[in-house]
Amino acid sequence: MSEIAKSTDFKSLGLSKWLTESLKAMKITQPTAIQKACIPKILEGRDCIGGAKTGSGKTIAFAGPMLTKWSEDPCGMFGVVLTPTRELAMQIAEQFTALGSNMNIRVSVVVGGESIVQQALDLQRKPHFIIATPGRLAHHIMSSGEDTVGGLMRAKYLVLDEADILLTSTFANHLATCIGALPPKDKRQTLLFTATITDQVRSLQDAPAQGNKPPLFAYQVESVDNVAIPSTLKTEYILVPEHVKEAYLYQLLTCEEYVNKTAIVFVNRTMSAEILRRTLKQLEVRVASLHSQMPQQERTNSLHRFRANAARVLIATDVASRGLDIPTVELVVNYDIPSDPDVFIHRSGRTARAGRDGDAISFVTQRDVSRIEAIEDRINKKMTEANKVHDTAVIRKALTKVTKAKRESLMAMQKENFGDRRRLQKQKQMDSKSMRS
Ligand SMILES: Nc1ncnc2c1ncn2[C@@H]1O[C@H](COP(=O)(O)OP(=O)(O)OP(=O)(O)O)[C@@H](O)[C@H]1O
Repeated sequence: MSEIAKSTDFKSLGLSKWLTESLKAMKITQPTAIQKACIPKILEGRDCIGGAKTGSGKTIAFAGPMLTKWSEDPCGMFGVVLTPTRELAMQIAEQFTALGSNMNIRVSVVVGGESIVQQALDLQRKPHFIIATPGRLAHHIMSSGEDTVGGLMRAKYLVLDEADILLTSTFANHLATCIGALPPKDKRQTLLFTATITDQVRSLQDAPAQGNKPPLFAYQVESVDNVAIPSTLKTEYILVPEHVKEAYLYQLLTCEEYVNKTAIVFVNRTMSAEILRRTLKQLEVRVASLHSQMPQQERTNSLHRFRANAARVLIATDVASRGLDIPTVELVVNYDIPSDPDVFIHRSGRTARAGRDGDAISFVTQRDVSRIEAIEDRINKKMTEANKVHDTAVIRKALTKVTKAKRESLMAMQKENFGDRRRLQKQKQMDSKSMRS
């Protein structure tokens, strides 16, 4: 990967031998810039704010030193990692488990949508690491009465992965509960990581920290090239009339360049994700979806199918925009443009990871122009127009079958009472109108 520092290896950064061997078995031998910047300082005992582009190896930047220190005295609770989404927590837990498997590591995943009883039992077994979403961990803390959950009071590390979003008001109460159950700041190390450092994260640099030293601030975006997305990520747009977006998407996913490629399509609403999934399925695209209205078991199965390439296309809301590491993804489609440019950075960062190439294509309707401008300002790069779907005759031909598939999907959803009936009815009426016009 481009950010790899050639002359340094993980051992010289201070990671223990067993861990460098585990990393080597995963073909990870040369640290990236963020790993090089953070690992020695975290090992020294410093707090750390780590900002680096998507896919640049931030997970190992915090997991490496934590696992090294843990292995010096591997008993009882050692560290807590908080993340905003369940799937990301599961992924990080898998990484800790894989890296520490030779050392009999015990990792508990504490996320919403899974059995509370099972998690409580798991926590009683005194894990070494807890990887959690704040809401569910707060639930366990609040319902545990006098007992400390999983030995949290002895934790030596707290990591906020995707720190910028964890520090927003959405998570404030739960985060406060989780932090309240941990040792005070001067008795633990606090590590914050994200690809999008916000002023709120930056301001923590000035907060008094352990030993009165400010946290190390390793921000690898500005220092490298001022562009907030990986250099291997190609960002393009397609101008799309609102009422034919589905037909454009179908054309794009089945065009010569992308027909065999793995893609994530991001939408802004759950309803759109469900409609698109059903429509593309009718059109025989191997598709799965991921959104917050799905039961957790379905969410897990969907992601599993996608990771295993049983589904080639994942239709997702922003539950999938942060942290997910699926190296085979070569295309991200922003089917709806997010209002927050940082969301664009995270979504698009699901491809072009670890030095690989990837394309992010945004569907731009008349209403999205100002959003695209804000994104271009934020990433400090202009998007180019994609010429993949341009033949109007082809689109018109696709439109007939796509509209039919969508209508059938909407009818099925109505029958199953999916979501809000009224909205579905309105959508159906709008579609018949656009068919007639
Ligand atoms: N030094 C390295 N050399 C090669 N590959 C690496 C290295 N470090 C990490 N990776 C791999 O790079 C990929 C991306 O790493 P990771 O998921 O930690 O990225 P990230 O910076 O946390 O991204 P995001 O901001 O999207 O969460 C992973 O598949 C990881 O195994």
